[in-house]
Order: sequence, then C-alpha cells, then structure tokens
Amino acid sequence: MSQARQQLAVQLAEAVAEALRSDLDAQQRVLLVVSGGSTPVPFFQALAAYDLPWSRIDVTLADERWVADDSPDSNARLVREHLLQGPAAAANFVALTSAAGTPEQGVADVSERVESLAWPASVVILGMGGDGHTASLFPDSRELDLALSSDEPLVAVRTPSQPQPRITFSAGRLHQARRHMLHINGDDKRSVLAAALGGDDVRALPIRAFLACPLAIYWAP
Ligand SMILES: O=C1O[C@H](COP(=O)(O)O)[C@@H](O)[C@H](O)[C@H]1O
Repeated sequence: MSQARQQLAVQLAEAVAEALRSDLDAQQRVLLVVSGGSTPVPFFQALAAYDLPWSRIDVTLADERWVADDSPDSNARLVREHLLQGPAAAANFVALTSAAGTPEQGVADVSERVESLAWPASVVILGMGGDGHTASLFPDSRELDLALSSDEPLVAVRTPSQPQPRITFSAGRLHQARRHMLHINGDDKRSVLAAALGGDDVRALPIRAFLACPLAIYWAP
C-alpha cells in the first residue's frame, strides 16, 4: 500500500467520523453505507480506530455479491474483518444477503430488514470499477434501468461481466443520503472519472448518476 493511498484512507476516515459525530449530535442513530471491493480496506481500518459511539451507528453496504458470508468475495466479510473491530464491533451491521438461493428470492426480505435502519444515511461511500460501475450499477446489467429508476431500496442484479448475481441499493435510495463520497485509487480510475465528468450517458458510465449529488472525490495515485 503506497503512502499516498494510506493517507487518503486516513483523510476519508476523518471526514466520515466528523460527519457521523455531527449527525449523532442531532439524532439518536445514524447510518453509514460503505462499499466493498479492494479499495476500502485501509479506510475501514482507519475508521475503526475512531472513538465514536459505535452502538448508535448502523452500517450497511451499497451492494453485495449473493455469496456465503464467509466467501472471499463477500463484501460483508470484508466489513466484518476490517471495520467491525475493536470499539467499532459495537456497530449494528446489516448485511444484504439471506438464506434464499438467489437475490431475486431474497430481495424482499432483505429490503424489509434494511428499512429498519436510520435513513437517510449520513454518508454513502461509493467505490468505482474500471467500467464506471458503482455499487452494483454495472453498464451491462440487465436491471440497470430498474436500479437507476426504482423507488424500492434494493434491486437484484444479473450482470454478464460478473461471476455472481448481486444485490444493490437503488440509485434513488443512495441519492437520499446527506453526503456522498467517492473513494478511488490509481490513474486508470482517474481516467474513467474524467470520462464520466466529460459526458452524460449514465447507462454507459453509471458513476455519472452520482456526480451531481454533490460527490466529494477522494483519489490517490
Ligand atoms: O464489485 C465491486 O466493485 C466496486 C469497486 O471495487 P474495487 O475492488 O475496484 O475497489 C465496489 O465499489 C463495489 O462495492 C463492489 O461490489
């Protein structure tokens, strides 16, 4: 891990901790929505070290692969191993999978579960893939239009470029958050973001759905 990426993760953790503290001054419970993938690990570790009233903080994911909790591909596993540690273990983590065999079968139950969280979210931390996807809003998802337009919190997603079926928060539900932050590393992702900023076809680069939230961009080389 480069020093720049580590520093960025620490800066992002500071901004998120400040946002959570500020909202906790005004309300009993707050919600933090995080992303999975490889980028957030140092951010999770930095945030977990903050002295926050974690028992008043709900945490969930922007999206999840429909895999077992202990799968190497599980975003929930990533959160449990790197964020819900030490004092942060007292946070209320709500995963996006169930015992159902498919996300289509499980989405109603998981939707009911997430409605008990402290919406609107204080912060949504988005990641972005090299194809411009964010959460599980992929350019080649069959359900992309639905996920971009749905009034429902969650959408089951099938994506030819991805090995597993997934579940994702809809763009509408993510838009409701008080703050949106994008966490990305590397020149490739900077180029994708530059392309996104230079056009308006959301279906081609779904990150565009969030560029005007406004979106605070955390990038390191
Ligand atoms: O599949 C996913 O990818 C994106 C980006 O992941 P990264 O490994 O390039 O950091 C992530 O934001 C999303 O939550 C995850 O499910």
